[in-house]
Amino acid sequence: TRILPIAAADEPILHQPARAVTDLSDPAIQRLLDDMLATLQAANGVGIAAPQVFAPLRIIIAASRPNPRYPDAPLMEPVVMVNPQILWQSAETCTGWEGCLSVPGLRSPLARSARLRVRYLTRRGDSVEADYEGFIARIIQHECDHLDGILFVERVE
Ligand SMILES: O=C(NO)N[C@@H](Cc1ccccc1)C(=O)O
Ligand SMILES: [Zn+2]
Repeated sequence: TRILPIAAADEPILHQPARAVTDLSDPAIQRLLDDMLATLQAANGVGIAAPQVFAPLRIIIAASRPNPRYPDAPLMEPVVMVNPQILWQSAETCTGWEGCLSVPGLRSPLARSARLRVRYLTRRGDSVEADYEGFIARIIQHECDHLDGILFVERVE
């Protein structure tokens, strides 16, 4: 397992859409998942998207936990989502602080849907549909934006 370099905001890869994963059994993909998790934890992050580690693939990890960067983040088991699709998101929004490992030192309040339903593949290839709300729903929206080449700073009014 390696801690990978994290792309800064000016890197082109962060401004282009990522491609769907077609072969989850590829050992390189499984290794990438492990490396993304190690990289996320080393950075005290609560989420990460594959383009941030220069992999143009539709993979995100949401891993909210209280840490120095987000002391009141809820604790959750890290969830790897391959080819995530937001099936539904509430019109109701809530505003909260966001940061990005690719935009160090900048935080901004941002409105996001309060609740969402997402379909994704687990790292073992099982299809799952799950509902999320609050800070974890925020993380998932932030990470899914990365898969479409969108940074949170582009959404700040
Ligand atoms: O850069 C990333 N993810 O892409 N990591 C962010 C994730 C995040 C998302 C939304 C709100 C707060 C934090 C982080 O600071 O750990
Ligand atoms: Zn980010």
